[in-house]
Amino acid sequence: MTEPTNAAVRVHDASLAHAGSPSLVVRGVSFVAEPGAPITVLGPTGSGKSTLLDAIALQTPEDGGPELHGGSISVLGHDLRRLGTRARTRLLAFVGHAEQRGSEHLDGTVTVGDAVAAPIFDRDPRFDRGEAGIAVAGALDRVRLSLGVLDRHVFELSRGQRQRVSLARALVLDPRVLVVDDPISGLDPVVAPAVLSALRELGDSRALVAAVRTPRQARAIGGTSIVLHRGRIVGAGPIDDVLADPRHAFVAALARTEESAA
Ligand SMILES: Nc1ncnc2c1ncn2[C@@H]1O[C@H](COP(=O)(O)OP(=O)(O)OP(=O)(O)O)[C@@H](O)[C@H]1O
Repeated sequence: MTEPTNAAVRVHDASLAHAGSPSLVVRGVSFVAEPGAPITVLGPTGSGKSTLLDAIALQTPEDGGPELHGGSISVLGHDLRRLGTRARTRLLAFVGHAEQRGSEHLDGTVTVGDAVAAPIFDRDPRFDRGEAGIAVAGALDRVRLSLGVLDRHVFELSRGQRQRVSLARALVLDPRVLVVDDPISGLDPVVAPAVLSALRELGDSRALVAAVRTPRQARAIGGTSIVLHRGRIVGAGPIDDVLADPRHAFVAALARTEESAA
């Protein structure tokens, strides 16, 4: 994989561990994500997908994120090792993060409109309400939620709708880097393909890194897949190339799952 130094997201030989834990959960991982060249991350449970995504989304050990133990990660040209608190706060405005089970972190007592707009007003409490409304409507449209939900309370929505609200919230600042963890968990089979195709579109204009559950989801988003096993890359490339030439037992198992589902 080519590694331009000014890539939107550049992960080079990165090793990560959780604060207070001696064991590395991501080991020597390298890839580049750019607008038009998304990365999907696959791997069994516990393989390090969320840990890797949390680091790219600028989470630090202070807010429960991982610690970089080796290699480097740079986001929009900023080396995370050298990122001070103020620079990190500024950079966060350009990085959207839809966390795994993000819907569970939403405040159920606020309206959908307020939940999605929160990142705008967190950044600038005096931001124009009308303009914020336009941004919120655009974000809801991208995740295929109707504007009819705007005034409903988050707790009134289905889990799948809440999942999309949390994705809309990650999109509302029109981030240049979008980090999405398990985007269609809890979504029904009618909505899930629409959200995946929305992600594919989003990945054309910004750097997208998405952890997904299946090769089918990776294919729907497109770009390059990396397969993690115990924190190491055991397959990398377009998903069908990876499955056609499995270099690891887990990749072979993934390929078999696909065949039996076909
Ligand atoms: N906050 C934490 N503190 C310590 N260890 C953690 C923490 N979060 C995750 N881990 C451990 O790190 C390893 C990787 O977890 P991670 O959540 O990154 O995997 P994952 O591939 O995203 O799994 P899943 O598919 O279940 O979401 C696991 O062994 C997990 O137990």
